[in-house]
Amino acid sequence: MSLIHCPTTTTTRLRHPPLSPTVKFTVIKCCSLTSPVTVVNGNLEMTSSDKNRNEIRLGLPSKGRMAADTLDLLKDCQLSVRQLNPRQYVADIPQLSNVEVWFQRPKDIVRKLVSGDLDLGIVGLDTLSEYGQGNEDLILVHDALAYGDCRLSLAIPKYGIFEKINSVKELAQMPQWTAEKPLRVATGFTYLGPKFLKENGLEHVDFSTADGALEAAPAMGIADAIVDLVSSGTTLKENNLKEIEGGVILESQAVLVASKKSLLQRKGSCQHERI
Ligand SMILES: Nc1ncnc2c1ncn2[C@@H]1O[C@H](COP(=O)(O)OP(=O)(O)OP(=O)(O)O)[C@@H](O)[C@H]1O
Ligand SMILES: O=P(O)(O)OC[C@H]1O[C@H](OP(=O)(O)OP(=O)(O)O)[C@H](O)[C@@H]1O
Repeated sequence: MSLIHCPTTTTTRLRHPPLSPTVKFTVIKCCSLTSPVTVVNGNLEMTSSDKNRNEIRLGLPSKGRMAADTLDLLKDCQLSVRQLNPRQYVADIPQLSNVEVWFQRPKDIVRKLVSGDLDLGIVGLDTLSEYGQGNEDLILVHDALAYGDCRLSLAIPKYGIFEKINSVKELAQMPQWTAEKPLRVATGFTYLGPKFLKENGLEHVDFSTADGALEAAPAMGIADAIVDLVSSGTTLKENNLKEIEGGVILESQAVLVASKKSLLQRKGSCQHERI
């Protein structure tokens, strides 16, 4: 997928070892740039609100599960991210003079891609889907960076009235859920969760949200079901919960995403090829 082409470019062709051998990842540096990004004690030679800047801004996870693996991926691509100190949120990549790196929380990377304050970002597909909410300006440049694997799933208790419920269809057909007594679902995914349940015929649903440890909600009597990320399945198992047929909302891994609009304004380009 080609986003923008600079007529005279220098190309660094890279291959990330864990990816399929048929995937190539090409970053093009545009030669028309007049000056590289200068980072002096964290102060850039531009204001953050300058949407006319030439530099390409890449958002990387500042902490959490994705942070270390993202730096490892770039390192495997011979792209070293140079950060003056860990509490400084701006960095550069010496091999890509027109790119500046900004460390942000994954959800803020998506928000800033939407607002045009970042041009490219690496986040989980789950985060992109939740906070991007189908925004057509956000395009997947690479949809499988081969780490951060997990799935967003609906899970219900193994016990009680759910003991014999093994599919979303069966859950939707339970006579218990009425306008007065809806199915109570705890989730941090307040866009994808309701969308999925509505699309699957669950009309009477009441959502609550929390920042973590959602698996406790059914046992605490706060919720009947949860919508949360699952990878090994251990947390569900340890809390007597189960996934059910048709309940996987999204399969996720790390992706490289771009704002089409803001990249088109830049004098650089990023190209991804699949052959
Ligand atoms: N078992 C897992 N649980 C949660 N996230 C996982 C798991 N495996 C991979 N991931 C990926 O890691 C991301 C979570 O990263 P992180 O922990 O930084 O996010 P977060 O806790 O949602 O962020 P924040 O703290 O900003 O709310 C998910 O969005 C997902 O893409
Ligand atoms: O399937 P598993 O391998 O058990 O992983 C899934 C768990 O990991 C995440 O929680 P995290 O560890 O980020 O803690 P949190 O619940 O406080 O967000 C996620 O929200 C699940 O609770």
